[in-house]
Amino acid sequence: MLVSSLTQVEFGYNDIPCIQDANVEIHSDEFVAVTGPNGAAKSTLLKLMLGLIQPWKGNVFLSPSNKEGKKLQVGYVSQQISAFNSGFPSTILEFVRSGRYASGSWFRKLSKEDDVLTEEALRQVGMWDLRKRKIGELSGGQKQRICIARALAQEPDMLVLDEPTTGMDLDSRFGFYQLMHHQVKVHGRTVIMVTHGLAEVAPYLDRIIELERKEDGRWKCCTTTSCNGHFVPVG
Ligand SMILES: Nc1ncnc2c1ncn2[C@@H]1O[C@H](COP(=O)(O)OP(=O)(O)OP(=O)(O)O)[C@@H](O)[C@H]1O
Repeated sequence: MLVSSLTQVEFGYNDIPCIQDANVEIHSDEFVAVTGPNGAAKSTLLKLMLGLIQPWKGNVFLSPSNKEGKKLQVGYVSQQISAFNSGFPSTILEFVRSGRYASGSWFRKLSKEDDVLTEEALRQVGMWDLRKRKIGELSGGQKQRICIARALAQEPDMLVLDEPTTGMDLDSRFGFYQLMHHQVKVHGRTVIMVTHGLAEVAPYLDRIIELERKEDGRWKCCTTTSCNGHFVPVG
């Protein structure tokens, strides 16, 4: 099932284009990485896919429904963890539990089932034992993990992750790649993540979207497939 697509998309900031010829399709049950150098517009590509910014030209599609015909749930982890400064008032548990409001009415009372899903998400990222700690007291890698937990607690059909392993140690990163692979292959979710650590994550991926510089200095999308960790260009 097609979950998201960009067709002939062009976009830029302050009248300066930064992305051109973006033709991307994301299907359900795929683990896809977006890669490219700093400033290549990887974060911008994700924001376009999510409809957070509008393209100058071209079409953006985000499926309104999932495979079961229900409203598509999207969990997004942006790069903005710096917003959690030392004064951030919530505990880890409160923060991750609040993600449950996204999968239902924002005005409902959370139930036992919401508590179970919150605990499961926190255990999956290894943060359950620290659940009573204030977010502002956490390290960068720990903040990253609780943002992932909050997205997982939403039971998303699609997880959109912008450099989610920033600040994580090696073991945590590999644990995270396995967790995401499991989410795709066992739970039928779609995962798209921006990464600079392609060599590490490649064995877990279905596909890679690479942003490359064109001769005129702008950026274009170039999709490649991954096959047992070896990258095979397809276009
Ligand atoms: N809000 C903004 N206003 C103006 N220019 C922006 C804005 N956000 C991004 N840009 C510019 O757009 C280009 C793409 O930025 P983007 O953050 O998408 O790149 P990226 O590939 O995700 O980079 P990185 O690997 O460093 O995170 C860069 O040249 C950046 O300076």
